Amino acid sequence: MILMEHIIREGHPTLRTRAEEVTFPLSAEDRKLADDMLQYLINSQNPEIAEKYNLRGGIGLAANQVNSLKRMFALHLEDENGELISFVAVNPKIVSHSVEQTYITSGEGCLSVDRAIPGYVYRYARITVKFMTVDGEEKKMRLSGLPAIAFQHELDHLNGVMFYDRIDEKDPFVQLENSIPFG
Ligand SMILES: Cc1nc(NNC(=O)[C@H](CC2CCCC2)CN(O)CO)c(F)c(N2CCN3CCOC[C@@H]3C2)n1
Ligand code: NI
Repeated sequence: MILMEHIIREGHPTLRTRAEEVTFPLSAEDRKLADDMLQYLINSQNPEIAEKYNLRGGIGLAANQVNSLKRMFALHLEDENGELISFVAVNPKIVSHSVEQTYITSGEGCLSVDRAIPGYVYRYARITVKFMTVDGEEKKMRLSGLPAIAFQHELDHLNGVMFYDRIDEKDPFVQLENSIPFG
């Protein structure tokens, strides 16, 4: 199982390296990595397991964070309608997006960042995404709200981008026009 000790922290070069496309069919190793990443999120959201293994809560986890340069990440969260969104996205892409942006009013954090960094992280409010499932099926879906934010946070990791790269240094809480707050 993935533990906090397996999650690399800022300063590790893999967090700043672009991950490579995954080839299909997935190797047994890649399939296990995908399953383990999703399981980490499920475990981290279970109070007993999270406490027992000292896991930081997560709704997303990218392969870079467990020192793997494969273009895949896991998401496990509820959307605004209480629907469970739980999947591993392989070779994910944003195919279109809204002009409008959004941001989490309390800012973002990251399992690979052991410090709080204040500021608004602006992201597209609505996105249409495409990705492959671990079974090799192509999925296309529209996301908004926290799922959209999380998808973009994870896709950034696959491109070596950290959330704080998107915080305005001069004015971390700058209010961009055409943006709607989340939370
Ligand atoms: C917003 C939030 N971020 C949590 N952590 N950070 C993460 O997931 C990082 C990724 C998120 C940061 C902003 C968008 C994506 C991890 N990142 O580094 C991966 O790249 C949470 F844990 C969390 N929730 C709310 C829902 N709750 C349900 C019950 O269980 C606890 C859970 C806690 N919401
Ligand atoms: Ni992160």
